[in-house]
Amino acid sequence: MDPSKLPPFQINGATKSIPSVEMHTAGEPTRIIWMGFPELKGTLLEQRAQAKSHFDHFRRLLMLEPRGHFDMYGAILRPHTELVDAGHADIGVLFTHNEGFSTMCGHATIALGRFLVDVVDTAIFPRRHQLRHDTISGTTRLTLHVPCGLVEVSVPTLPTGSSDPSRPVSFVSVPSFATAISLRIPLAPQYRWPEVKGRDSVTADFAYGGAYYCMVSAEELGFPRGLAEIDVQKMDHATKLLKEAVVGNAELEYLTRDIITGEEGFLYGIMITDGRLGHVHSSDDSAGVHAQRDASSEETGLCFFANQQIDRSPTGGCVAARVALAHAKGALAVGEKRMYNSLVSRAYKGLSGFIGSVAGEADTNSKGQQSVRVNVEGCGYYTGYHSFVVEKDDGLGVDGFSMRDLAL
Ligand SMILES: O=C(O)[C@H]1NCC[C@@H]1O
Repeated sequence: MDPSKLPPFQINGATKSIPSVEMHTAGEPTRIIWMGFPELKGTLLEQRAQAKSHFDHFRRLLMLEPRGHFDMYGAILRPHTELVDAGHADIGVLFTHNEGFSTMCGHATIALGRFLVDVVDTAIFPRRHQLRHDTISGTTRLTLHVPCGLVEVSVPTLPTGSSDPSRPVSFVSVPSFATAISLRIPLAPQYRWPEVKGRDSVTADFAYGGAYYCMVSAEELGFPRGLAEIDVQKMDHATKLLKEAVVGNAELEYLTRDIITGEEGFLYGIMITDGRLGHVHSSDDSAGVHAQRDASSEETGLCFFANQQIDRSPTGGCVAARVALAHAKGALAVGEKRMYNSLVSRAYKGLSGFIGSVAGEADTNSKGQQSVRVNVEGCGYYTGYHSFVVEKDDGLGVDGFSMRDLAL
């Protein structure tokens, strides 16, 4: 079935039909959109700015209820960007979530890698036939233009030309770097959550992997049992306040001004870490065990990003940030692999976390920070395809809502 066709029932006055392919990477969804989004022009960052300023209702339509949910994630393909047209990338993409348009997304890059190898329609992917296939390693390489730069993706491919779901996709990140190690974040009284028990500061690390992240241990947040015992609401509250404390502190502006877009207050996510937890698996695990054998250490994390969305995956962009951070601390040598689990990848046998390693040193960036490129690998799977419609008489119109925002 062609998902761009309307379904076999009558929709009176349906004004839109937007096809999507749905995938998940370690449980985190990617809704891939290639048509039906309003026309966007110019460079990729200009397209992102237009999407934000003029077409945010389309994002809400595709991400929020009733067609999506609070924790939905999307990728909007952009066949023409300045770097695609100059031959430096195969295709562009905008990433989107419950709050806006992000600059980097690892889990969606992994899912997209497979989709872009499998898609045969050149109207969707005009440069599909130019992808580089290596028969010896059985992989296809492609370059994605994402808002934070160029990301090299390597997709395991079967002799038939389709992507191979039994092997992980990998990507090499944009230059990634630690921005602050063991930094004391002052907590004014309005930013203190109950578990911090009146303390006036917490200590956290900060790093960039295509977007800025804060890494803080569960214990430091006031949860002594770490991520072995999760209270999502309390951790949500704690990370929300911590983010506000960072973004609201003018002295910490250097941690949140985006290096590419110049946006201020852009702390994309807070990663709660727990180095004591590994992967729960049994001897018949497939992907999980293969990946784990390769890694010499592992960590579990719970990431709140955008508008307190919870990442089901280990957060690929944050893996790049965490690897850069570990390398800067002298805790991860070049090429040494570390397994990063999410709560989902840790809990479900057969699912693999993401493996991160330093692929090589990158040039010092414009802020003088020593950067590395990080190799991140993980597995993405198809869950279906869909065609969204909006009826002319639907009072919600081209929009979506978040129950959580209405109720707060
Ligand atoms: O894998 C990642 O990088 C992401 N997943 C959702 C939040 C981040 O964009």
